[in-house]
Amino acid sequence: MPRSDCETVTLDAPDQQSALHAPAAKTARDSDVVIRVRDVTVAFDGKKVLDGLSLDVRRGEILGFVGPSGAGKSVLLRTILGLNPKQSGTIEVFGIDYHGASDREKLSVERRWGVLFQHGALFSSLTVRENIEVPMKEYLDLSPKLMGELARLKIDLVGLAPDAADKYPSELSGGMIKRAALARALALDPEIVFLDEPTSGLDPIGAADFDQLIMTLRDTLGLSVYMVTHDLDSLFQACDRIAVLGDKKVLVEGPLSKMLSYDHPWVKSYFHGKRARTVVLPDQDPAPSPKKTAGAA
Ligand SMILES: Nc1ncnc2c1ncn2[C@@H]1O[C@H](COP(=O)(O)OP(=O)(O)OP(=O)(O)O)[C@@H](O)[C@H]1O
Repeated sequence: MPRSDCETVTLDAPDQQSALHAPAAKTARDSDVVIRVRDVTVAFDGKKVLDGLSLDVRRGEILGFVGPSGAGKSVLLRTILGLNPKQSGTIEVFGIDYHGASDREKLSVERRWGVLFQHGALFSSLTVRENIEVPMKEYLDLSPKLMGELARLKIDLVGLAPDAADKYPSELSGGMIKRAALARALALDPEIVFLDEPTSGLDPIGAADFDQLIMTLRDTLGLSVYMVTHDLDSLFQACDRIAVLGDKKVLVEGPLSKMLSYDHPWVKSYFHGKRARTVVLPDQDPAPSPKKTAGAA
């Protein structure tokens, strides 16, 4: 059940409110843009899923990417990662046209990003530590001892207990699997992480904890985060900006305040619907209810 369906959330920390409801940020400078997607069209068997889509992901921000089911959110993510071909348009990652890049350039880009796929996608026959070491073995030339030490640091960074290192995915809870998968995504100290529905399947507290972890990583590591999500609480609490996919392109992108005033049927029903109304907005009278702070246990 989505968190918004089962609890009321108050956003009453001043810093949260100002981050979420600040006027649209100034146009990003080139050096602030980590991912630049321009006029991208992707089709399968002649049927367009994305048509002339443009989007920026800025350094140090958590961008929430939303849209109706089947709209093409995963297709865009996979296309940015070079896992889907595109028919036209350009995608620059760290200023490099990844699709047109040489193998060497691709390798240099891949070392600077981390990916958490929807269901964690851990190797079931490997322990958590061994899973985290997979990208290290692929991209770095380190001794087994150093890789083990780095893996344990990542395990600590994502809030898993040290004994998780030697556990297999089948021995972990859903929340632990997400954290282990995040630890693997962080294995190479990336500048950006791509998260595909990171809180899906988590209980409300586990999901709030995960959001808090992502915010902490943004603040402490300066990480940029591209998060595909259906989770309204993540959008309201964790995201600096939101982009909405619809009609095969980005309909609107900006802070939450922009989403709330945007006149499009899906955007209106999503951000003003019954589920959204259970997330109390600062300009509404909060109903007397238990307060929730992200990360509270
Ligand atoms: N490799 C593929 N070949 C053919 N069609 C595909 C392929 N990948 C995706 N599609 C189609 O593209 C469309 C968008 O799918 P996508 O998974 O990106 O949606 P989504 O917005 O992520 O949906 P959800 O929120 O339900 O996960 C769907 O109609 C899907 O069937």
